[in-house]
Amino acid sequence: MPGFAELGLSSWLVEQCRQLGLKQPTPVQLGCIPAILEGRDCLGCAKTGSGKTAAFVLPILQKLSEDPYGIFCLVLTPTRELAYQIAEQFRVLGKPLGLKDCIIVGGMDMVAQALELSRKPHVVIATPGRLADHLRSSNTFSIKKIRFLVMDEADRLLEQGCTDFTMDLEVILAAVPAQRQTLLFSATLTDTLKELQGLATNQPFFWEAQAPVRTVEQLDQRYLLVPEKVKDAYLVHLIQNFQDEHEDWSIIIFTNTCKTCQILCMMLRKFNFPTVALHSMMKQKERFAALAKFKSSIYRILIATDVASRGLDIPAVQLVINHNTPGLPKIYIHRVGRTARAGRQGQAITLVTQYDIHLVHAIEEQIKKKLEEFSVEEAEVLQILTQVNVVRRECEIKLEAANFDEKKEINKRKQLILEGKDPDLEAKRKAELAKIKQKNRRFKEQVEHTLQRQKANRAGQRGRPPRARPEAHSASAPIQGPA
Ligand SMILES: Nc1ncnc2c1ncn2[C@@H]1O[C@H](COP(=O)(O)OP(=O)(O)OP(=O)(O)O)[C@@H](O)[C@H]1O
Repeated sequence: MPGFAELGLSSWLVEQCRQLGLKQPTPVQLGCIPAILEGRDCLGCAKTGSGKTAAFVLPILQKLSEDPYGIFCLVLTPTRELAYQIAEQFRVLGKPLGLKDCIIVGGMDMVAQALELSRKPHVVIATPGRLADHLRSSNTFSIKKIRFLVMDEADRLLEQGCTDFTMDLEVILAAVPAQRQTLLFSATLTDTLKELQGLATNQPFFWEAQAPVRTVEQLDQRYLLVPEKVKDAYLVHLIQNFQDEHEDWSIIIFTNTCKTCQILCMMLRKFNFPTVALHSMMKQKERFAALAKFKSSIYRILIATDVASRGLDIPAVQLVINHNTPGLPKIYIHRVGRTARAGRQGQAITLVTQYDIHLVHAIEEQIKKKLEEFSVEEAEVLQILTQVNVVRRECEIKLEAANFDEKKEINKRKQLILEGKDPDLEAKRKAELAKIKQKNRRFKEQVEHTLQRQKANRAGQRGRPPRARPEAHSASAPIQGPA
C-alpha cells in the first residue's frame, strides 16, 4: 500500500504525518491527495472519521510551501467549533512552514478579526456569516488572489437548513477569483452533487468511498422503542448502566432544540452525571469552554444540538445517544459519526417513540443497514420513572423562571442587529421566503399530479379500442407556474 511519500507529498510533510502518528494514508487521502496536487478541483465523499481533513490540508500545505503568500487558502465550514478544529490541523501539520492562520467566526471580536485579516494570513478558516460581514464592511483585506477554496461539510453549507448560508455564500463567491482550486468534502455529498458540481469546474475529480453501508463497520447501531412520556427515564437508565459498565467513558447526547438540551443538562446534573451542554443559545466563550472540558474528560457527557453533529473529532467518545430520532437520515449519519472514528469501536443508541418509526425506516434505507433493538430491563426504568419526571419538571420550572424563551428571542434580535440587519425586516423577509417556498412546493405537487394524470390517461387510452377522432388536446388542467 502506498505511503504518504508515494502520493507526491514532500519529505517534510511525510515527517509531520509520522510525528502525528499518521502512518498510512486512509483511502480518501489516497484518492484525493494526488488529484489535488495535480491542480484539479476535488469532490471528496467518505464516511465520518475517515480523515477527510488531512486529505485537503496536506496538499494545500505542500502547494503553500512552494509559493507562500497570504491569503493563499480560504476554508469555509458551517460551525465555529469546526473552524477551530480545522485550524488546529493546519497549525500542527504546517508547523515547519511557520504557517499563519486566522479564524473568522461569529461570536468573537470583529475588530480583532479585521486586524488579523489585514495581516495577510496564509490560511483563513471561516464560517460564512462572519466572513461575509467582513467582506461587506471592510476593504482592508482581499480574498481575490486565493489559490484554494475549501468547503468542508459542503452539503451543509449549500442546504437551506435552520441556518441558511445562501446569501453569505453569494457574497463570498463573488469575492474569490474564478481561477482557483475548489475542494469540497463531506460524508454526505451525493445528495447535493449537482449544486456542488457548479462550484468545482476545473477538471473536477470526484472521489467516493465504495461501501455497501454508509456508516462505519465498527459502529454498533441500535434503536430503543420508548413511549414519549418515559423517554427521560430511559435516558437516565442508559447513562447509569454505561457508567457502571465502563471505567473510562464518554458520551454525546443529541437533542432537537436548545431548550431541551438545556433542560436535560440541568436534569442529568441533578443525577450527578458530569454533564456539559453545547447549543447555539450559549455565548461563544461558554461553547468553547464546554467543548474543552468535555474533550479533556473533566465532563463525561456532552449534551448538544446539531451544532455538534458534524465534523467534531473527539476520539474518546464511545457512545452517541439520539434523544430524538433525527428527521433526516443525513443528520443521523453525521451524529452517530461522532463515535467509532478512525477505526475505533463505538455504539449509537437512538430513542424512538411511536411517532418516529417511519423516520427509522428512512434512516435504514439510506444507510443500507437495519438498526438492531437495544434491550433494557423495563422494571429498572420504572423504578426511577417518578423521580426522573419530578426532577425534569423542577428543571423546566427553573428554566422558565430564567426566561429562557424570552432570552432566545432577544438573542436572535441582538445577533441580527450585530450583523447590521433590521430584525423586523428580517422577520418579514423570512415570512415571504416561507410563502415562496410553499408556493413552489404546491407548484411542484401540481406538476407531479398533472404528469401522473397524463400518464394514467395514456395508459387508459392504450387499453381502449381506437377512437374514430382522436382528442386534439390533453384533458389535464393547465399548470400555473409559481409567482
Ligand atoms: N492517515 C491517517 N491515519 C490514522 N489516523 C488518521 C489519518 N488521517 C486522519 N486520521 C485521524 O482520523 C481522525 C478523523 O479524521 P477527520 O476529522 O479528518 O475525519 P472526517 O473524515 O473529516 O470526519 P467527519 O466526516 O466526521 O468530519 C482524526 O483524529 C485524524 O487525526
